[in-house]
Parts: sequence; structure tokens; C-alpha cells
Amino acid sequence: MPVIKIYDTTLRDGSQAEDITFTVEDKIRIAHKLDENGFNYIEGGWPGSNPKDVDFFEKVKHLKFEQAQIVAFGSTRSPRKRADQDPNLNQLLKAGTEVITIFGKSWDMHVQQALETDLDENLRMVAESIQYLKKNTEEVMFDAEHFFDGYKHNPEYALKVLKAAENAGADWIVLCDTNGGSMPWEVHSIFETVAGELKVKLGIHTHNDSELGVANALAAVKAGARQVQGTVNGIGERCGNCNLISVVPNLKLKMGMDCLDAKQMKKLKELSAFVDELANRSHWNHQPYVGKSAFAHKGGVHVSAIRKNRETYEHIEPELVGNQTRILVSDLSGKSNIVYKAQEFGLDIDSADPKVQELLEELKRAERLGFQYEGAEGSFELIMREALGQREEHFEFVGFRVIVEKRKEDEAPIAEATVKVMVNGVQEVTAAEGDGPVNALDKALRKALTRFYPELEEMSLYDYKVRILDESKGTSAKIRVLLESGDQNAKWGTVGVSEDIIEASWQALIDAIIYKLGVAPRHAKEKAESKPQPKLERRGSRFHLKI
Ligand SMILES: CC(=O)SCCNC(=O)CCNC(=O)[C@H](O)C(C)(C)COP(=O)(O)OP(=O)(O)OC[C@H]1O[C@@H](n2cnc3c(N)ncnc32)[C@H](O)[C@@H]1OP(=O)(O)O
Ligand SMILES: CC(=O)C(=O)O
Repeated sequence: MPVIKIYDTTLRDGSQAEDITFTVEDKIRIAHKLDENGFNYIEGGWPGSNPKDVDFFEKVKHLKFEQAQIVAFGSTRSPRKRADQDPNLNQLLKAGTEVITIFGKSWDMHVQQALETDLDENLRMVAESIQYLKKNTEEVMFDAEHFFDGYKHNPEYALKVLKAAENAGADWIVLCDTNGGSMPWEVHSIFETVAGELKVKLGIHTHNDSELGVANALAAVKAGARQVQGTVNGIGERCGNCNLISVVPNLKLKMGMDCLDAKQMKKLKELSAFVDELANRSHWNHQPYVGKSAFAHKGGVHVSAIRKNRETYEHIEPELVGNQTRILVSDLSGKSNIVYKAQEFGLDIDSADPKVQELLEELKRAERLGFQYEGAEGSFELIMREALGQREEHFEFVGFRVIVEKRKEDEAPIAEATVKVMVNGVQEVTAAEGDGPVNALDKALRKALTRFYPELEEMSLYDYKVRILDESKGTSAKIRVLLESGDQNAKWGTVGVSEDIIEASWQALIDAIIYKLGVAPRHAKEKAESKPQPKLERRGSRFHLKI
């Protein structure tokens, strides 16, 4: 099985993405995570570019990485300079890494117009830079920038550049589709031709401008590439780089190539979310392989089949990449969705039970009124438990009052809420001020209940989304509120719908609290008692997890 080296450039090309900046500490945390995940090379930055990258390389000198090699990145020497006097090359050596990657021009137009030098001088820049670095470094890689475009315009010169790099002693030559405009068949055919001309190990570096970053990398692997460069989640300059989070499972599970092991593959989802978190981006729900929706089934026809055999609508077992099958409930559901969801919630219900049909009808009726349970499974579980006589009532609602008062034009309004509830026959009346009426209501309700249920202090509110359902009705439109709440073990979504935003928020809030008091502890217990981790096993063309 051919081994493909995974070369990550999240910390260098990834940080060239608009809106993404990593601190040195972020970079170090990501580097450790990539190492844990079995990535072979981690390009940390360009030490000749900025003091932050210099600092990163200083710090990583003292850190231990299990298997990954840290790479310093830079360019060939400047035109008409000596390599040993080139500040950029000397900064690369000062970084003290065992591996250095330099990029150089392989498109004649770039040599003449961007570098403003002649074609022979560029060949000398490539060769002399590599020779100089090779004298002082274990491993040197040459990224042939714009190789595919260069080859299309002037194949003879593009190849001359690669030969210059090979003859100078480069350990790897990496062909780059820098502008991301090549098609997979072009990449395959050019790569194959070049592989026939050179002896050095070859890699691929692609960009996603035509949304083909991953496809082009795989085409190159098919044609002989043994290293793939890319970034986590495909972040990078312009439209981004080839997404390693998709490349790795495609290599391993579809193409039979060796890269990460089964344990490392299972951490891909976590790695993807981790990098998004540090990059301050929301994780993309629909991201192939690792997104929350990547194995989420909504249509009743799909769910019915999935219950019989997951292969019917899943291209791989989601657990292989740390993901999971999810069943959504909505007005596109059939009885299968309800039964599957019940099992997932640990509820015992048979598809022949008339309650399943009743629940399905209730679900469709509620969705018509504007409720939506795909993002509010907590509320749906409470409906199910109620239908099965398993909903626990921890308190009784007596009433609430909310006052919003604004006394002066240039002062913020004051919001105050009073809540009355009965707990175990005791009436509790509490009031609280808040940042707006909903916050005041939330605070007053928690204040009333925490005396009886101190575990409510563990519950946090993570997200509060308000959606207007029928905009044409203006300020009297119906509103849907979706809350995401959670504790140290789990997160749950709840929903409320009303023409009154306070009432809609109240419904979602009450469901969140009832869930925390009655349902969350059950699931935490089930999770603690859950089965051991399964192992990866190949059966025919698919991989499976063996318990
Ligand atoms: C395809 C890629 O993604 S390559 C990586 C691109 N990444 C970055 O550019 C981020 C880091 N870059 C930087 O911090 C700065 O651009 C620096 C420090 C490298 C250079 O800064 P400056 O000296 O001010 O130059 P500036 O950024 O304006 O222009 C780039 C220079 O590099 C030269 N250059 C471009 N490619 C190469 C190369 N392969 N080898 C040598 N020089 C090169 C350009 O010709 C230009 O030189 P000029 O100023 O004499 O015209
Ligand atoms: C080297 C590099 O980042 C590129 O050519 O895209």
C-alpha cells in the first residue's frame, strides 16, 4: 500500500486566508494537535516574513513532537544576490528546523514580470538556494509555484526549473497549482508526464479557486504524488487550499493509500473543529466527512432505509472519522424517523405502536405552526417523553411579569422580570433585572428554581437565535426562538414559537430547564456506562468498525 506523506500548511498558507490570524500560542497548540493526529510535516510559517513566525520557530525548538517534523518556509534567493548572503535563506537556517521548504518560480511569465529577471537567472536562483540550504539542513523541499500554469505555457522551461531543483539536491519537488485553476485531468496528465522525467520524490500543492483543490490533489496522487500539501478545513489564500480533512479519508478509505492510522482518523472531526475554534470561525455543518450534517438524515425514505442498513445512504461509516449518524425530525419525517429518534433517546417504542403515528402527526402540526425540531431535539425529546408518560414536571408555572421602562431618550431601557412558580407545594416569587426582558426573565426563573435545584447553576446558555416567520406581518409577525443550552456533559436545543418574543423565549427556556433537570442526568449516566471503543476492519471495499 503506497504511503502518502501529509504536509500541513495551515499555519502558513492557512494564515494567508482573509480574516484568519493565529497567535504564536494558537500556532503551537495547532502544531501539537496535528502531531497527535499523525500528520508528517507541519509548515510553521515564514521566518523571513515577520517577528511572530521567528518567535514561533524559537519556541518550537524547545518542544517535543511525537512524529511530525516542523518545516520552515521561504523563497529562493533574490535575483542577483549570493545565496549565502541572502537574508531570507539565512533566516530559514536560523529557524533551526530539520526540514526547509522554499518556493520558486516555474512559470516564465512570473520570472519575467513578477521577479523581473531573466529565465537563466531564475534557474540559478533555484539551484543555488537549494544547494546552500542542503549544505546546512537535513531535508529540503522545493515548491514549484504555478507549475501547472507554467507547464501549460512553456513546458520546456517549467521542466528545466524542476531539473535544476533535482540536480541541486532537493529531497522533494512539489508541483503547485497556485492559482487553483487547473482541472483534475490536466493535473493528472501533467503530473504523470513530469513523474516520467524525474527521479526525485514528488508532492502536490493545490488551491481551491475552481473548487477542485481536493480533486486535483487526488488526481496527482493517482499519477504518482507521494506527498499532499494542504490545510485543515481548506483555509488559505483567496478560496483556500486543498482540504486535508477530506483528502485524508479519501486517500485512506477510498484509494487504499496509507497515511493516518485508524485511531488518528477517528480524531479528524475533533481536529477540524479545533482549528475552526482557534481561527474563530463557526464549524461548517455541511463539511464533508466531519460536519454535523455530513451523516444527518432527514427524509423519511432515507431514514427508513438507514434503519435497515446504514450503507444505503452513507458512503462510509461516520465513526471512522469521528462523526456519527444523525436522524433529524421535521415535516419530511416518516414513522422511521420517530422510532429511530426514540431509540436514540433511550425510549422503548415499537413502530406498530399507534403513539408513533400520533407523534408524527403532532410533529407535522407543530412544524406547520412554525416550530422546528432539527435544531431543537431537546424540545422534541420532551414531547416524546410526554407522549410516553415519561416527562417529569419539576415545578408548576404560576405566572410571570416583565416590565421594560425607558425614562430618558439618551438612557438605555431597564428590564425587570418577576416570576412565580410552585415547587413541591411551595410558592416561590422572585424578581431580577437583566440586559433586556428575556435576560431578566431567565435570571428571575433561575433564581426561583436554583434554591430547589442547585444543578441549574451548571447550565449555560450557548446560543439564542430569533427568526421572524412571516415577515409580511411586520411587528405582529410570528417569531421562532431557538436556544442552545448545555452543561459539562452535553448541549441541547429547545424551541418556542409565538407572536410575542418574550413568550417564545419563555417556552424555549422552560424546555431547556426541564431538559436539564429530567433528561440530561439520564443521558449523562447512559454515556458513562457506554460500550468500549470499536476497531477499524476492512470488509470488501468498505471499512467497518468492529466492536
Ligand atoms: C504562493 C505563495 O503563497 S508564496 C507565499 C506568499 N506569502 C507571503 O507573501 C506572506 C509573507 N510575505 C511577506 O512577509 C513579505 O512579502 C516578504 C517579507 C516575504 C517580502 O516583503 P518585501 O521585501 O517588502 O517585498 P514585497 O512583499 O513587496 O514583494 C515580494 C518580493 O518577493 C519577490 N519574490 C517573489 N517570489 C520570489 C521567489 N520565489 N524568490 C525570490 N523572490 C521572490 C518579488 O519579486 C518581490 O520582490 P521586489 O520587491 O524586488 O519586487
Ligand atoms: C507554494 C504555494 O503556496 C503555492 O504555490 O501555492
